[in-house]
Amino acid sequence: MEQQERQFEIARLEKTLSQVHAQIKISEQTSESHQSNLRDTLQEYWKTGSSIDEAQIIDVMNRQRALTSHIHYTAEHLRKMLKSPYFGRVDFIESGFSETEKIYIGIGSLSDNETGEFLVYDWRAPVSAMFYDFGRGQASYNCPAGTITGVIMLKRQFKIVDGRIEYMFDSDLKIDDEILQQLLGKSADDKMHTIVNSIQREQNQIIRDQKHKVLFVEGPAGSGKTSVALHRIAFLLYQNRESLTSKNVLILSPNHIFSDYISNVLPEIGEENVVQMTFQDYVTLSNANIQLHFQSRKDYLEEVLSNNVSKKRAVNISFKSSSPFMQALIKYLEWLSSEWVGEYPAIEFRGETIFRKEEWLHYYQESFAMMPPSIRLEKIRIILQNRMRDLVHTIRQEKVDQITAAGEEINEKIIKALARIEAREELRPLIEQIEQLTSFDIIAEYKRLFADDKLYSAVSNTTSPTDWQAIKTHTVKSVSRGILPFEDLPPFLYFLGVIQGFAVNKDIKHIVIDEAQDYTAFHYKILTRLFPNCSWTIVGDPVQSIQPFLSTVKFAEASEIIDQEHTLIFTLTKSYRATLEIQAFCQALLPGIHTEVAIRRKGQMPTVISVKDFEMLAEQINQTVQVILHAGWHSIGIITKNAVQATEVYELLKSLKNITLVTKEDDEYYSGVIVIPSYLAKGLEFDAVLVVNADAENYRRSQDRQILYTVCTRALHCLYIYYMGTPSHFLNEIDTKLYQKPEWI
Ligand SMILES: Nc1ncnc2c1ncn2[C@@H]1O[C@H](COP(=O)(O)OP(=O)(O)OP(=O)(O)O)[C@@H](O)[C@H]1O
Repeated sequence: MEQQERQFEIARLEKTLSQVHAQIKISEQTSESHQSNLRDTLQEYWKTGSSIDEAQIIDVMNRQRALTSHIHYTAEHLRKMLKSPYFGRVDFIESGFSETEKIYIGIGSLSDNETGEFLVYDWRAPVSAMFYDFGRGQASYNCPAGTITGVIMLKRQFKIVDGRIEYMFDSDLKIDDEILQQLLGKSADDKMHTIVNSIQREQNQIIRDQKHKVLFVEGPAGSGKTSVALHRIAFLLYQNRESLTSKNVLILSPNHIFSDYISNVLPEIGEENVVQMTFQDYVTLSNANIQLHFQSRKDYLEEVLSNNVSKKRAVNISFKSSSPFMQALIKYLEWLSSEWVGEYPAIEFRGETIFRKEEWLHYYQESFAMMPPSIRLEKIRIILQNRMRDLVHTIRQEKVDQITAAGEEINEKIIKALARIEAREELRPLIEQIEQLTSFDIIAEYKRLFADDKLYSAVSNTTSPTDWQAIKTHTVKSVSRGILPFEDLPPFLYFLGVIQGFAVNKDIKHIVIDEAQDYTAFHYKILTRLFPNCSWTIVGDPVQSIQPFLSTVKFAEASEIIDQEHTLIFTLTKSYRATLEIQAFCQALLPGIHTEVAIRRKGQMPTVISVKDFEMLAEQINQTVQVILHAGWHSIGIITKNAVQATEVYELLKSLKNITLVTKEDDEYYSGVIVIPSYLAKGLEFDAVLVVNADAENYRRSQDRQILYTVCTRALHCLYIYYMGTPSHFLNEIDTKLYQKPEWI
């Protein structure tokens, strides 16, 4: 780059930074002046007492608080800009104009306080889209006024660190490989970071899509699905700032470790973090009012990821998450919601009808039809109780008269008490009948679907599945013992929600689901009921489903549940995370599925190591960890299939300094050297991954292939795989040119 250009950019940066400084100063002064005003108001309040009314002072303080937080936010943002005010420049000539506009793009916008000149455009501004979508030449962007076309004369990228240009270069077609090489070659020693200065064109399309209410993003491991979903949140918050705040956005994460891992991204781009929860949190909340022990996700995963899952259990998991079962349960619910009281008797007492048979249907199917069934029954109970009020009164009086007439008691208070007891006794069968008819025993009714063969065949269109007997006994036995198997949770919670009503949250306006490949149709059914006012971003990779036997739902089917008409299914094709060598190895684990490499980043070959016993395994891992740390990498994931194995391996490696065992879903995210089971490692990434126990027994079933693929794809720079005895046949299938073996093998 010519010296003159360099000088120009240095001067431009100085101009921008001096404006940032000036604005920080103004914001500090404003903050001080506001605080001093508030102090004065408070002092006056204390002095004069009653002359200012209390409501007024609270109002002033609230406004002051909002203002201070706004000023604080602006100052924070400006301080970030002081370090790196922009990362890109696009010179654009709009069609029909001759002037070239220099558009600088950064994490926030900045304009000159005096002249109003736009010094930096927020990366989310319409005009900034060109930076991600085009190289030099014809270009266009969409804005509220329509599509603006023109020509990009220059596209420049900067790395500005602590207010100094570290490097800059002009690029032609896409965000240059150099930047990506630099970014991806780094150590992942911290949590996930923003990719705002290197968003790729295909990713940008997803981030900025506003046409579709439901956006599904499918893509291979490392294709940036999580990154894109988070940047999309930032984009939507910016575009819809009048109607959308961080409180209106919810991320459904697979677990709390993952939530913690991604928690840096939004603040880095200057946005507040949004609400995060896991489906398990919803399960825990729901369990509070149900007399059943819900099996924990951890216990379930430990069982299915062990090497001895019973056939019964496998069949149950597969059936309970399947579409035929969902259809049957829906039919059963329809029947309960309409016909439930169809056979109910009239309620009679002493030969008189209190509640006619037709009235059950009238209230249940018509008057209260908009309410969930169990609420309808409660309403009917209130009607019955009201009707009984006069009856109770009459019977009590009758009893008082009888006792008085018998002449055995003369104390009025005692007569009334005796009359109440006698009346209650006479009314007991009636009260019990009403109680029983107007209560809904959720657990019993759910169990009935499995206990009653006739019922199941009536509600299912197909004949019972081949393994019906196994499914039936497993469910009835578990529920009778007071335990709800994990695979029954989504259908049961849907059942519960329809019968009792869902805890609808209308404040959530956008929901992001990550790792969506583990969701079943029931999950979507529940979520659409809980969050009815939502647009959706749903990201996942079907081949990274690590739950064996589960009938997960394809995105196309999920879209039918949410809103098929307004859905777009977008497929990312390139992967960014791993080196060429790791990528090729992982690809070989899944023959038939092709992933493009976004960037040709070279590294070391994956290493497959045979160890003869646990002692040797510990020794080998110890050595490898030292080599990796010595090479300058910081984050090392020692990944096992399940938590039992993780604990065993951790015990072997305890002597290693600073090693952490992570086995709980609500653990924090730890960088450094960690031992972690597969289901907690998914979604995360490490400089180096050490896969332990990749032997023939541990990775044997067809579903284990995906687990092995998922854990191997967590690696950015180095991958080591250990096995004892015979290697998994998935490893045997891989071309030996794609990995190395240590010399002693
Ligand atoms: N445009 C990009 N520029 C720089 N880095 C990127 C880009 N896109 C993705 N990455 C990086 O690639 C890695 C993988 O991204 P991310 O975790 O978002 O992918 P993913 O598709 O969700 O992965 P997985 O499905 O394997 O969990 C991250 O380190 C991310 O920062």
